[in-house]
Amino acid sequence: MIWTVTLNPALDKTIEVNNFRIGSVNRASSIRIDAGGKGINVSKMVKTLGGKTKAFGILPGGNGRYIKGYLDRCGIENDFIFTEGETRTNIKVIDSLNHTNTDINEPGVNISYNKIKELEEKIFKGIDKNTLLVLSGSVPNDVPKDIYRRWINISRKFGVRTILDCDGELLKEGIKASPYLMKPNIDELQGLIGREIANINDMVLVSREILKLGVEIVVLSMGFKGALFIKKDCAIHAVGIKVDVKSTVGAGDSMVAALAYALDTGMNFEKAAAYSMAAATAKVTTSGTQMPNFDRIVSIENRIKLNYIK
Ligand SMILES: Nc1ncnc2c1ncn2[C@@H]1O[C@H](COP(=O)(O)OP(=O)(O)O)[C@@H](O)[C@H]1O
Ligand SMILES: O=P(O)(O)OC[C@H]1O[C@](O)(COP(=O)(O)O)[C@@H](O)[C@@H]1O
Repeated sequence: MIWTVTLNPALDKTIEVNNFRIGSVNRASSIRIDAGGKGINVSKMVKTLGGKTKAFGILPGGNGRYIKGYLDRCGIENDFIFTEGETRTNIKVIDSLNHTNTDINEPGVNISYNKIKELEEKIFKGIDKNTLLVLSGSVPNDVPKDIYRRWINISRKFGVRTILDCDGELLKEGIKASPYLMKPNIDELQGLIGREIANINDMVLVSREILKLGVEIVVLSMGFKGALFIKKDCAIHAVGIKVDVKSTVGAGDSMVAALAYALDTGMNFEKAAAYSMAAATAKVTTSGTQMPNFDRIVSIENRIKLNYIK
C-alpha cells in the first residue's frame, strides 16, 4: 500500500490569463480550485490507477477541512492532523497563448514541533514492510529541514521503501539517508549539485553518482523532453510526447504516483518507466490538478518510446 505524507498541503488556484503580462492588469478568463500539495496529488493519481493509498499530513484551517472533504468524497483513505491557521493557496497562472505556466507557492503556516511528532507517531505506529512511503513537497518554514532524512532512516528500520521528491535543503538532507527512489526535475538536480547540467549524458553521469550514495533508482524528469530512469544496471530515456497541454501542475506528482504504483505491484523497470511517463503526460492534458481518465493513460502508454543509454 502506498502512503503519502503532505506537510504543506495547498489549495491550487488555477487562473487562466491569455497573454499574461507582468506589471500590468491581467483579466482572468477562468479559474478553478483543486485540493493539492504533492503527497495529496500522488494519492489522487494512485487512486486513478486503481492502487491502494492512504494520505497523511497536516491540514490547517477551513481550507484543510475542504481538502479532507474532497479526499473523503473521492474515496481516498486519509489520516490528517488538523491545526490552527489556514492551509495555503498556491496560484497557478496558465497562459495558453504564450504556452506558459507560472506558479506562486505560499510558504504555508507555521506548524509546531509537537504536531510533527504527533504525525510521526501516527505514521510509524501502523507501518510495515508492505508499505511504500512517499515523502514529497516543501515544508513550512519552522519544520526542520532534515525531517525527510529522519523519516527515511526510520522507514528503513521497518524494511519500508521510500520515494523522495523535494527541493533545496530538504533534498540535500534527505539524500543522505538514501531513499529507495528519488525523482528530481532538472532544476532540483542542478540545485543539489550546485552546477548546470549540460546534456543527457551529463545527467546520466550525475544520476549514477547519486546511485553510489545508496539510492536504488533515480528518475530525472525533464518536462516536455520526457524523463531519464536510472538504476545500477540500466539507463533509459523515455522520450517526451507532444500533447495538448492544459496544465503541467501535478505532472511530477503523477509520475511519482505511477512509480510508486509500479514498485508496489512489482512491475519491471521498463514497464515502470513507460507507465509513469504515460501518467505524467496524461496529467498535463487536464486543467488544474485534476487527474486524467485511466483510459487516456493507457492509450498514451502505447505511444511511449524508450531509448536505452549505455
Ligand atoms: N509540456 C509537457 N508536454 C508533455 N509532457 C510533459 C510536459 N511537462 C511535463 N510533462 C511530463 O511530466 C513529467 C514531469 O514533469 P516535470 O515538469 O519534469 O516535473 P515537475 O512537475 O516535478 O517539475 C515529464 O517527465 C513529462 O513526462
Ligand atoms: O510543496 P511545494 O514544493 O510548494 O509544491 C506544492 C505545489 O506542487 C504541486 O503539488 C504540484 O507539483 P508538481 O507540478 O511538481 O507535480 C501543487 O499541487 C502544489 O501547489
